[in-house]
Amino acid sequence: MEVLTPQMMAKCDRETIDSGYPEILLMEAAAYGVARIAVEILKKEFEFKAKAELKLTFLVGKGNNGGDGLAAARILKNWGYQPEIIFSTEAEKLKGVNSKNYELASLNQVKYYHFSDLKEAQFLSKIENSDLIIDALLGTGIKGELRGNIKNIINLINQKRQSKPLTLAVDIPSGVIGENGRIAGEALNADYTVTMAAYKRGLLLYPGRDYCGQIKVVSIGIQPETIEKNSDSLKAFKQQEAVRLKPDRINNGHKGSFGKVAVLAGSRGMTGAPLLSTKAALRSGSGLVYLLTAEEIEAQTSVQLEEVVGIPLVSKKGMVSANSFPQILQFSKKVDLLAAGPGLGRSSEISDLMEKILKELELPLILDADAINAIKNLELLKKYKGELILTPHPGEMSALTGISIEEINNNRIEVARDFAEEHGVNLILKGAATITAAPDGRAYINTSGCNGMATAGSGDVLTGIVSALKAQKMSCFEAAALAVYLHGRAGEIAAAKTSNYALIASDIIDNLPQVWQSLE
Ligand SMILES: NC(=O)C1=CN([C@@H]2O[C@H](COP(=O)(O)OP(=O)(O)OC[C@H]3O[C@@H](n4cnc5c(N)ncnc54)[C@H](OP(=O)(O)O)[C@@H]3O)[C@@H](O)[C@H]2O)[C@H](O)CC1
Ligand SMILES: [K+]
Repeated sequence: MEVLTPQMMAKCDRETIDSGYPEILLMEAAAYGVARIAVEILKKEFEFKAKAELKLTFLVGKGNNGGDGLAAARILKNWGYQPEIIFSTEAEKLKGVNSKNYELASLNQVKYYHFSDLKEAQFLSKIENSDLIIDALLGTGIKGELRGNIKNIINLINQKRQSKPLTLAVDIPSGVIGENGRIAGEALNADYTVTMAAYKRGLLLYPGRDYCGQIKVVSIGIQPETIEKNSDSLKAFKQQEAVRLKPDRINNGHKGSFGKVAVLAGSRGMTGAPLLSTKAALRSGSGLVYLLTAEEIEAQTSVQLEEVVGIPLVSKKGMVSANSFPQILQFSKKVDLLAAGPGLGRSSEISDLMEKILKELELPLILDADAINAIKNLELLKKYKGELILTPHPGEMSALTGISIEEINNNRIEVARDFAEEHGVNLILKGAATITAAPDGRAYINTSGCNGMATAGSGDVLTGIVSALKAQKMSCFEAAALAVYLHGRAGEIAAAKTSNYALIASDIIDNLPQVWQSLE
């Protein structure tokens, strides 16, 4: 599913209208989507309350977001509900389709108030007595910090109300900036968001994402071709993509048919990281996983995970030595890919080794953690003879690019895309929300995951999953995006069982089987 900026969305609206499709029909479809989802919510939450007893309050602004709300209020009135509208502005000054929808709502006797005519206590009592608030104050047309009555309304609801009624946001919670998910000073917190035609970036990027609750996309008459044409190949990765992309498994396969993975990882004191990566690869479909690790710790890691084949490498002070390169080169001919980094440690030997690997190997490489920290010359990435997947967190990305962590997090999509395009690599920019970018400009925003996954070893697990998927003959970009999604889902399931506080990286691996089952 495409993810658009407000400008792209406006272009889709404009092209559809210019092609002869009446604007009021687009708005009616948007409103119908809002009304339909409102009814679903009401039926679920207030099973035993009659329609006429339910209190629905629409907060309506003067733009088209307000127009969607006005039309939805009229539709719900026609379905037997008793909605009330609170206008942020003088309703009589609405223009175009919004003015028409005001006329129609008045014709159908929808009750309305102007915010300015209500005393603070009256307004708050209306809010607190509502079973459902429908937020149609501001949509993608927001400019600058909140101001005027809309600011007062949002401020009063956020600061003064005693209890929080259920809230459904129209298109995007008011105050969230559609372009980047930042907050215009304040925003209304929604339990549900009904968004029109496609995701907007602000719904999936933080902090905006925290305000959206459950997001439902409704189609409003804009053709998929129009959306695709005006989008920039940024998509949301969800369960349906996971089901579609999961690698096939043949019934007459043997352990070599499902990919041979080599993981170059571990050092003295860092035996957990390689175990997490290799175990996650085994739990993600790999038939054969080899652990290439410092000879000092190989016996120890092999004892801890029976299914992994341990390959001891020449080491120095507990770390893999640069002199192990001939062994790695030789071994690379036997496997489908090499994943390097987890727990390797930092030293000039590791940097030298990574340089040799990037100069001389040809098989697909997945670089994480210390393998990323070891890259001293970015030119080597572009020159690498095989395919590359890098999985940095913002700290590693900052070290790699010199861009500050803050700037990376404020521009996650652009930073990931630019790096992938410039260096010809597939990139997973970890953190919330994880972005996966391909060298040709395609990118996914991941939709799974939870804050409990910000825990030691979580990245090592991801490396294992990516490796297994790539070794099962997926493209690098799709293997990376699917791995991020599965990792996130396994984390969510683990957190549901243990809590975000108690979640540890091995819980993610333990819940991978349930995620795989959900794809069948
Ligand atoms: N055909 C379509 O375009 C469709 C759009 N849909 C819905 O429309 C909105 C986008 O509508 P738009 O009118 O472009 O913008 P908004 O309704 O979001 O808001 C514009 C008004 O809000 C005022 N505004 C802007 N910024 C602020 C702020 N920071 N604080 C307070 N008020 C603000 C602005 O007022 P001015 O004073 O600047 O004039 C505008 O009047 C989209 O989100 C959809 O919900 C439908 O989906 C159908 C098709
Ligand atoms: K809104």
